[in-house]
Amino acid sequence: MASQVSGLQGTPVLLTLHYAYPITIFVYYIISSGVAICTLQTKSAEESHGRRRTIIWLLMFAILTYLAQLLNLVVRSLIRHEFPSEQDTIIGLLSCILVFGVEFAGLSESEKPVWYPFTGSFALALVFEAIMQTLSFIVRSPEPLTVAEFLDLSAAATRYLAFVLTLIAYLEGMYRSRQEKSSDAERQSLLKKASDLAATNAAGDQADDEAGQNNYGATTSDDSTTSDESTDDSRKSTTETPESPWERRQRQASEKMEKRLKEKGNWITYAKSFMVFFPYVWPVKNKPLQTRIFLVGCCLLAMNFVNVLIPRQLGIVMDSLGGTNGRNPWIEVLVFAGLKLIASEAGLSLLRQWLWIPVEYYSFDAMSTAAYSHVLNLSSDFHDSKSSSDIMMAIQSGQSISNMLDSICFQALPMLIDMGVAFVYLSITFGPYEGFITVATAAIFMYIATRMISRMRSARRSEVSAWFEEHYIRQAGIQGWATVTCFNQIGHEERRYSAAVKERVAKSQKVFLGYIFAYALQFLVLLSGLMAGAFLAVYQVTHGQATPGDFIMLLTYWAQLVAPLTFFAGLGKTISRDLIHAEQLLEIMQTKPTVVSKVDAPPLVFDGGHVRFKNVCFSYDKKKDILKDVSFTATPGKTIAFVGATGAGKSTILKLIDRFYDVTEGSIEIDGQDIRDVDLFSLRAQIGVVPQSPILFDDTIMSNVRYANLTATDEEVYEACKAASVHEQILGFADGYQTRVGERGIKLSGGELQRVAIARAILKRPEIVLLDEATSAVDTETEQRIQEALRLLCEGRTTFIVAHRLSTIMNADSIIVVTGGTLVEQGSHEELIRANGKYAELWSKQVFVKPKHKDASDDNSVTKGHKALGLINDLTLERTNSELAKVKSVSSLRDQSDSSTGSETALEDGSETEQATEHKKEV
Ligand SMILES: Nc1ncnc2c1ncn2[C@@H]1O[C@H](COP(=O)(O)OP(=O)(O)OP(=O)(O)O)[C@@H](O)[C@H]1O
Repeated sequence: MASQVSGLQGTPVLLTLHYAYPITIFVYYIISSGVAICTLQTKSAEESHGRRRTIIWLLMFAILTYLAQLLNLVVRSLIRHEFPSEQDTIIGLLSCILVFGVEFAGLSESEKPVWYPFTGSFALALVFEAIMQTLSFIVRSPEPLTVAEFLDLSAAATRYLAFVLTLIAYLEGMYRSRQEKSSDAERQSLLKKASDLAATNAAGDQADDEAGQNNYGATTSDDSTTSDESTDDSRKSTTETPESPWERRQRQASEKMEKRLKEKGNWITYAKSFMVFFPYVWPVKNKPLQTRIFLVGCCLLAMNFVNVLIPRQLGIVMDSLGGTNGRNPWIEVLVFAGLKLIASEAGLSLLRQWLWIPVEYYSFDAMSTAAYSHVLNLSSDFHDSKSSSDIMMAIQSGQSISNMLDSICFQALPMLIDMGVAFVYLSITFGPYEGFITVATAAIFMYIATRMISRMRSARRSEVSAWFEEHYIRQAGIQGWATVTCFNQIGHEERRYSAAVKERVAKSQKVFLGYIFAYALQFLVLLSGLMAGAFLAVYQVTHGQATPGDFIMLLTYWAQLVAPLTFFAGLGKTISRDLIHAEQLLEIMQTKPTVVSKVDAPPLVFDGGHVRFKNVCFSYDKKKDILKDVSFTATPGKTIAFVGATGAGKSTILKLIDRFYDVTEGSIEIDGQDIRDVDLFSLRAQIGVVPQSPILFDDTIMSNVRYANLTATDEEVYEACKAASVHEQILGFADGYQTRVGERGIKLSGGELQRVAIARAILKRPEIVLLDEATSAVDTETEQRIQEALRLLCEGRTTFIVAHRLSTIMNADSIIVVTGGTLVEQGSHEELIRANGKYAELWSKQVFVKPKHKDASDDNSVTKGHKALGLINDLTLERTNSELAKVKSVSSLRDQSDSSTGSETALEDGSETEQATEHKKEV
């Protein structure tokens, strides 16, 4: 941009070039940076360029040459005592300073920038400068150069040189780093010996570990998606302060987002994955709602229009009052009032919200219902692996998707239009200078505001951590009040809490002060812009180029621009926070249930309840086998009891019958139908489950029992409860069947809870019963009642019991002994005792150690044994004696065979024999 002082301003091509030059550079820079961000190149830029600093200095020098040209122009105008007439030149120079200033800031802030937005701009600058120089020489008069022209030309030439050097420095730096890389590679392959390699690997592993432990900053920062430098900031501070649970959650969510972003490769594909939510935010099949959305769009455009009209009308009112435009002030004020009304909360805003509310609620309704339903339909593996609070938080985060759309559609887009219109309108009314001042002020304001937000991040984070710390200390003190009081630590807790509050207050103050200063600085920038604009307007009004009304219009317009600017400054942060929240829901919505009915699967045709396990293998995590080649058959109406040590896989077998999980290998058949081939709901409709620790809803007993069959009458519920021997007890409660049971049934005793659960199962009238018998100790009478209830429930139904009571085990038609996921024995009690295998071993241990009538307090050692095996000896003394008699005969048989086979087995069973002998004596 040279020779502008040589009187060539009238050349239309040059005039256009003066404007086109900075605009082209700016558009190129914005688009190429956008592409770099969208395709994640900003994240993968791994090396810093060796000549970055040199390039920054050269760029600064280039900016100074624009400034020098500008000064040259101003000084020349001052000498001539006239207002500079080369408007296009001045605007061009100022715009170049602004555009390259933005690039300068970008380059200075990023250690590892993506280079092509910068180098491309420099190359474009060289092309523009060359064309403009050539053109200006062609059209200039052949007179000798004046001093001003000479200075101007020198500045332009020096800048040209600076841009050339910038590109050379860039290329040289690239070449050098390539050279270094290749020589590094050569050196490494030559120098590294096996021992060095081992050492390096170990060090690398350690470094990786450390990085893994401290990788918070790399992924957590809210703005990490847009600024490399900011991630460094957060990394630094993470090493200083321990992570709070809140931070951990945020970090994990953010890590997930980063991971998926990397997988997707760019922001566009990443954003596309959010299309799953489209049917919930856009009323696909609802025409009236779609019409409303269209009308909301019209309202927004109308609002943009009114936003221009209001300042303009105020200007007209002012001019009509001053008599400069010959209009009737009364009418103009009325028009102004009308426009204000339209723009107010009682006008377009009201209409827009009235139109929008049903759409918003549609979205809220559709999103929450879909998320909840999706979660309920997911399989056991998902629910087992997630904490319920995480799932609930994720469902709630559906709101952030609506928020994000709200921010973009109803705030960002209209504000962008407002700002564009402001720029054009002010440029037309007051000339390009005013337009430039508006744009420059907006750019500087945005830059400062985003920098401030990013700088405040670590202060805000430690404030939130302090909030949580305070909360935890308070909660621990109140929840553990009894412990605090017992240990006489009230003073200690008071001091701890007071210190936490002080810490939090100090941090809050720091953040608050930070905000106050940040706002002050932002408004100073705005004020400077306003002042510059106002001075220019005053100049034009005093020179008759504009009216006082125009001046008022300018002031009003400026006031209107403050809100959009502040909003835009925080937009990136808001959107990235909403994205992180939405990501949690997205992850859930993308999870597919692993156990589902096949398409058009027929319902289960029940025919007696013949259940068959065929070579079933199962693993929860595909790593550890839980069941190995399990095969057995259950005859209709019979009871199968599973016994075995804890963790053997008994409950897992029950879960497979109910299809909470699918077998990994083999199959399970009910009446000849593979349970994977029948409709899942028809399968579960035939199965009644009484879990070991039944969970009731925080509702009345009536509702809890009726949950098994929502259409059951009160009478049917009473019958079920009578069958479960709990009816009388329920009637004894203050509110009878309307008694609320508390969260998870906390207000009921263990025995009551279990019988209510049995009643619930009875009401379902299942064909197959799955029972995880409780091991919890209940009094003898309750236990008998439970047994009776269970007997009624299981009568005539194929029943599978994870048995813990000896009486249940012995009464079962068939007993299966499970050890380490395999079936080791199967048969009736008598058969298994006679077989004298694992079952006889397990059983005899129990029957010897704790006959039912015995006082539990006198044999603690025995109770330990119980827990390991999960069995309870609930036999009566007479039954114990008679069973012992059988065992005695088996033992004597075994003794005989032992003595004949040698001493090995005797040694193995030594402890058991000792124990048995002791108890035999006792009995
Ligand atoms: N949801 C799960 N995910 C992963 N592993 C599991 C899961 N549930 C159980 N396991 C593992 O499977 C194995 C068998 O568990 P299972 O509950 O079937 O044992 P069990 O014989 O019923 O024991 P207990 O009598 O103590 O209830 C155990 O090692 C357990 O840790």
